[in-house]
Amino acid sequence: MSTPSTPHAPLLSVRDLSLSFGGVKAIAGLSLEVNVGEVLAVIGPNGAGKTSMLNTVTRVFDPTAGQIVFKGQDLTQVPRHRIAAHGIARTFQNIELFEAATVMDNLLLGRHRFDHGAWWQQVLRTPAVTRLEEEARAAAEEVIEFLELSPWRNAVIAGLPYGVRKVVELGRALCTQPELLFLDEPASGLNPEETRDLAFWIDDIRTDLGITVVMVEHDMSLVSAVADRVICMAQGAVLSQGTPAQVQADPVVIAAYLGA
Ligand SMILES: Nc1ncnc2c1ncn2[C@@H]1O[C@H](COP(=O)(O)OP(=O)(O)OP(=O)(O)O)[C@@H](O)[C@H]1O
Repeated sequence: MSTPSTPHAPLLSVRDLSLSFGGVKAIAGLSLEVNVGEVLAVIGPNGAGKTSMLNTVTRVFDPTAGQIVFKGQDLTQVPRHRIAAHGIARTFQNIELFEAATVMDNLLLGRHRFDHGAWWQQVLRTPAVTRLEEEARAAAEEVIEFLELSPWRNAVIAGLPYGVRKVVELGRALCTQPELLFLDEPASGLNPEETRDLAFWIDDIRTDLGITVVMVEHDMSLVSAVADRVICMAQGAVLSQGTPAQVQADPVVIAAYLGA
C-alpha cells in the first residue's frame, strides 16, 4: 500500500534487510537511506554484499527479511519487471546489451516501460502507438546528445570499444527517465580518461537531469570526485558512512580492507 512521502523523507529506505544463499549471509541486517538528489557511493571489500544489496533493491533477489521503501512504497511487493515503471533504473557489473543491435535500438529498449498499448493497438499501429514511438525516439535522441553518442548512433554494439558500450548501457538506463539510478561498478574496465569523463556525466546526471544516483564502486578516484556521501559495507551490513574523506580515514574501514 502506497503512502505519501514527506518533503524531507529519504527517497529510499532499506530497513533490516537480509539475504541468504543457503548458509551464506550475503546481507545481514542492512539499513541505509538514500536522500533525494544525492550521489551515494557504496564501497567495501570483496564479498561485502554490495552487489547483493543492489540486486535485492532492484528486485532481482527476494530478501530473506526486511523492508525496501521507495517514495513510501514497499518495493518487496513490486515484481522485478515493474521496477522501471516505479522510476528505478540500473546498470550491470557485466554490461548487458543486445550485441547484434545498434546503439539506437538498445536505447529504444530502455523505453519499454512506456509501452502501455494493447497488442491490437501495436498491430493496427493506432495513433497512440505512433505517438509513443515518436516520444521514445525523441527521448533516445536526447540521451544520445547528452552522452555524446551521436558518432555511434547506428553502430552495432558488438563492434564497439568497451568504454563506449559502458556509456550506451548508462544511456539505456537514462532512457527510462528514472528518479533513482543504480550503477554497479561503472568505472570497472575504464581507463583513467574514461573514468574522468564518467565523473562529469554522473555529476551532470544529478545536476542537469535531477536523478539521484547510487553507485557501487571500487575506484576511489571516481568516488572522491562525485560522491556526496559514502557508505562502506562489510559482512552484509553498514560498517561506516560519511563524506568520502571521512570514510576513507575511518580506522574500521582501513581494517576491513586490510583484512579482506
Ligand atoms: N548468487 C549467489 N549465490 C551464492 N552466493 C552468492 C551469490 N551472490 C553472492 N553470493 C555471496 O554473497 C556474499 C556477498 O557477495 P556480493 O557479490 O554481494 O559482494 P560484493 O561486495 O558485491 O563483492 P565484490 O566487490 O567482489 O563484487 C559473498 O560471500 C558471495 O560469495
